Amino acid sequence: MADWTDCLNFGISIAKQASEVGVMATNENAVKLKSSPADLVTETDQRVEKILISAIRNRYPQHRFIGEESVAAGEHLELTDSPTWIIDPIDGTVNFVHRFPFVAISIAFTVNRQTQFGIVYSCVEDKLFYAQRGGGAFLNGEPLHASGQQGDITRVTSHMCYITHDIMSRDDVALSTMTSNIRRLLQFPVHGVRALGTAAVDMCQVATGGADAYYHIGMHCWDIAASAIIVQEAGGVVMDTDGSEFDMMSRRVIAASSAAVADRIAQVIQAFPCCRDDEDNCGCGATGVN
Ligand SMILES: O=P([O-])([O-])O[C@@H]1[C@H](O)[C@H](O)[C@@H](O)[C@H](O)[C@H]1O
Ligand SMILES: [Mg+2]
Ligand SMILES: [Mg+2]
Repeated sequence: MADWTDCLNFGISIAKQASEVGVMATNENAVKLKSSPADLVTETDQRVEKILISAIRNRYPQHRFIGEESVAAGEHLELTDSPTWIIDPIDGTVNFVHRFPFVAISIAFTVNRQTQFGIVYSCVEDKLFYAQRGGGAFLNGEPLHASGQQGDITRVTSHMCYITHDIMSRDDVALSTMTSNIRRLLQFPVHGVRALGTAAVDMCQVATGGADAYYHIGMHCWDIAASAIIVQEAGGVVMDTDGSEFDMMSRRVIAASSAAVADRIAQVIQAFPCCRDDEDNCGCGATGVN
C-alpha cells in the first residue's frame, strides 16, 4: 500500500505558510457575493487557493485539484482515481470578513476516490487537526478521540451536545427545512446546540469529543472532506443524512460519536433538494442553496 506521509507533511507545512502569508496577514473588506448574501468570497480566498495549488503543483506535478475558488471560477469539478487535493482556502469566509475568530484552511487528499488524509488548520486558534487513513487523528500532535457517546439518543440526550451548521441559505425551502430540523433536535433534552461558522472546524469538534454530533446539508466537498476522515480516525462515524454511506459529493453529512447517535439523527432531520457537487444541473430545482 502506498504511503502518503510525505504529501501529508507537505500539506501541513503549506497550510501553515498560507495561513501566515495569506489569511492572518490580511484585513479583508473587499467582499463579493456568490450564491446568497451569506456566501462570500474575498481576494484573500482566491490568493490563498493560488498559493496552495501552485506550491503543491510544483512539488507533485501529476496531482489533480478540486479547489473551491477554482470551481467558482468555472473549473469543472470531477473526482477521478488520480491523486487529488481537495481545497477550501478559507472555510468560514463570513467569519474572516467580520473578524470572528474561527477560520480554517481545509485540505483533503484522495487516491482512487478514497480519502487518504485530511488537514484542517484553524488559523486564529493555531489548532492543527489532521488524520491519515489508519493512523489515528491528532490535534497539535495529541491524539483525538470522539466522545464515545453510544446508544439510543432518547436515553443519552441529557449528555448530548450537538453542533449544527450555520444557516447560509436564503432559499425558502432550504431555510424552513433547516430551522425545523433544529426545532426537532431541540425536542430532545440536549445540553446545547452550537455553530462556529466553519463547517470544517465545526465537524472537527466531534473528533475532539467536545460535540457528540454534527450535521450539514448543502455544503460542498471541500468544506467537509478533510474533517470527515479526522472524525473517522478519532473513532467517530460519518454518514449521509438519509442514513446511507457517506458520500462527499452528496452535500449531506452527519458526523457523530457513534453509529447509534448518527442513525437517530438521520431519523429526525429532513433534507432539502440540492444538486450533487459532481453533477451540473441535476434538475432538482434547488436555487442558491449553500
Ligand atoms: O464558503 P466557506 O466559508 O468556505 O464555507 C462555508 C462554511 O463552512 C459554513 O460554515 C457553511 O455553513 C457553508 O455551507 C460553507 O459554504
Ligand atoms: Mg467552506
Ligand atoms: Mg471557503
